[in-house]
Amino acid sequence: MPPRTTVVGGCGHVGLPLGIAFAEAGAAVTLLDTHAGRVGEVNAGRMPFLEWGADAALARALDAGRLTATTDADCVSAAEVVVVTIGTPVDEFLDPKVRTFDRAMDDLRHRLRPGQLLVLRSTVYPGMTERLIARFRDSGPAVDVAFCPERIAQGYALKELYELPQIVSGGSPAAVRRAKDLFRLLTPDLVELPPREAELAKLFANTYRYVNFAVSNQLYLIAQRHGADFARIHAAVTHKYPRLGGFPKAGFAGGPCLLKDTMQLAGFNHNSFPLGQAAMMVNEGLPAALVDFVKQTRDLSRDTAAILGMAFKGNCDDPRDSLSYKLRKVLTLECREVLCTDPYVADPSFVTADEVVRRADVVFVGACHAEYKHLRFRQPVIDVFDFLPARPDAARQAA
Ligand SMILES: NC(=O)c1ccc[n+]([C@@H]2O[C@H](COP(=O)([O-])OP(=O)(O)OC[C@H]3O[C@@H](n4cnc5c(N)ncnc54)[C@H](O)[C@@H]3O)[C@@H](O)[C@H]2O)c1
Ligand SMILES: CC(=O)N[C@H]1[C@@H](OP(=O)(O)OP(=O)(O)OC[C@H]2O[C@@H](n3ccc(=O)[nH]c3=O)[C@H](O)[C@@H]2O)O[C@H](CO)[C@@H](O)[C@@H]1O
Repeated sequence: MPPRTTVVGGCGHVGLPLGIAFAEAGAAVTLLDTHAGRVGEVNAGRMPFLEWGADAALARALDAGRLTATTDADCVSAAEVVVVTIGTPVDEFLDPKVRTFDRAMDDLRHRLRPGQLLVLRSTVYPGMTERLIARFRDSGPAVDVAFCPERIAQGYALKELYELPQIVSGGSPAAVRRAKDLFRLLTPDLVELPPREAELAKLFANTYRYVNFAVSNQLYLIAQRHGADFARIHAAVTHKYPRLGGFPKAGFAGGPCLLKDTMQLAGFNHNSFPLGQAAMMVNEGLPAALVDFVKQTRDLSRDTAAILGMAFKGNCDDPRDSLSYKLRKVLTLECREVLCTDPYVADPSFVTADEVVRRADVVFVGACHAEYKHLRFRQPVIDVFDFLPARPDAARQAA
């Protein structure tokens, strides 16, 4: 019988798809969240953000009476399993906000009952799981503590939760066994690690990806500086060549996870992570580097510039830590006017894509939304992603 489960942070990007997936597998799920607006939306059957396939799955779970959302923390004590998916941000110095996490765990501790399974699903600073285990051992209650990191890519959670192997770790054999039983509801493919290694596994995966993007972005800038077309070189060297698997295209590497997790790893290693820190400089510097490049051949001061896509990646409605906003800041300092557009991000100051096509003197691609593929531009388009169809007039690269 699937366990009665409370997901803390349950209306977020991780908690909500996970809660839906557990409900689809037959568990009775309560989503606890401090965000009353999101709780109301979920109970009304509306997804608060884009997740492919989630609207129908949410409706099914609600109709079956297996899912409900609440702001009332009393639901914690009624559960057999409590899964934590709250945000674990870094501060302005890129250090983890440990005290915010501790406070949330302290609030929770007072509501937990002996015998429950507590699963940390948020991405945590290495050592947090063992710290939590020690705290429960010293001052109770006697709960089993597990850490099972979330690895979905936002937008595709309800596919990937069933396809990705689950990494499982815990403070005792019972915690591991119970966590495995829980995630077997989604997949038989389970990988066990000690807690510290499971925490590092999550950070290593995101860091590896972030550094890879930086490699491509640095090579893009080198190519551009020397008048070469990175996308053409990339296509040529990856064509039927077996040893460059995973060589990504260039692009904005933003979002709430990759940079944050790379910096958590740096913080954990006493801020000694030259490769990760270099990757941050390349990836975060890309918007300004693009603008500098355009300025070599064009006086932007009288121009209306436009950014096509403000979300942190294509076909996504999440603007968190999107590099399009960094680009907007740089362009605001350089240009007469900056137009921003995004079909998924609601902002009254944004204009339509048609207005961008009509009014902009120069256009920057910020996020690769499928909607943009059909647009035709007469003005120069700076498309670091090599996303838009190539144009015979080749105004794609430069002004
Ligand atoms: N977004 C992703 O794709 C993704 C993927 C893997 C891992 N992660 C990790 O998962 C964690 C959550 O990320 P997210 O993107 O879902 O964040 P989010 O901001 O979308 O969701 C967090 C939710 O927790 C709620 N919340 C915060 N404090 C709370 C508390 N004390 N009690 C109850 N609810 C509370 C918030 O209101 C919010 O709805 C982070 O550690 C993140 O690094 C995220
Ligand atoms: C595939 C991957 O490892 N994604 C991780 C990432 O997902 P996340 O949801 O952040 O999404 P992606 O990894 O797809 O994209 C992150 C950023 O990288 C950029 N980008 C993406 C692909 C590309 O080839 N080039 C490029 O520059 C995107 O535009 C975006 O700005 O953080 C999550 C939160 O911890 C992890 O659970 C996911 O496992």
